[in-house]
Amino acid sequence: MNAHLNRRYHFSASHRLHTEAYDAAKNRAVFGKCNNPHGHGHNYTVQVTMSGPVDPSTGMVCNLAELDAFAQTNLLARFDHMNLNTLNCFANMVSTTENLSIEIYRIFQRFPAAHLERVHVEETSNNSFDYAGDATPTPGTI
Ligand SMILES: Nc1nc2c(c(=O)[nH]1)N=C([C@H](O)[C@H](O)COP(=O)(O)OP(=O)(O)OP(=O)(O)O)CN2
Ligand SMILES: [Zn+2]
Repeated sequence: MNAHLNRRYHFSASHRLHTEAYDAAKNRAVFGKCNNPHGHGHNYTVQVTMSGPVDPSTGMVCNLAELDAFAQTNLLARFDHMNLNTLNCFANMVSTTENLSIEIYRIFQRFPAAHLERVHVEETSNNSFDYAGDATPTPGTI
């Protein structure tokens, strides 16, 4: 019997929307106030949805304590109170929440005890983003 499990995590981080592919004027035109060189911050909320068979012994898809430990090491220790633009994963990628969602998806895909269905990331009370993987991944890109 398969079930879905949702778990929420919170972290704070700063960023600046900017790309080397554009000159200063185009960066300002495209990213507006979010291109301010001083950056700005958000309190992000991440919800991961995991699935799998309900273990008949534990009654669980996976143990939340194991998922939390994984999230602590692989998500929170990496992103909390960081400037996203300084992280390797954003070296060549604009630190939008679309790209952040994809990066977080890649992280939780490696959780061994359950299958990742999707990630949902809230950036502000008005903006939220979902990523559930590509329907037909190109071989060799993951
Ligand atoms: N497609 C995207 N557009 C924008 C993103 C994004 O990740 N993907 N991110 C931003 C910003 O980082 C920005 O800080 C959010 O700005 P804004 O939408 O103006 O913020 P809110 O209106 O929700 O909240 P305020 O704090 O009241 O401005 C921009 N665009
Ligand atoms: Zn922002």
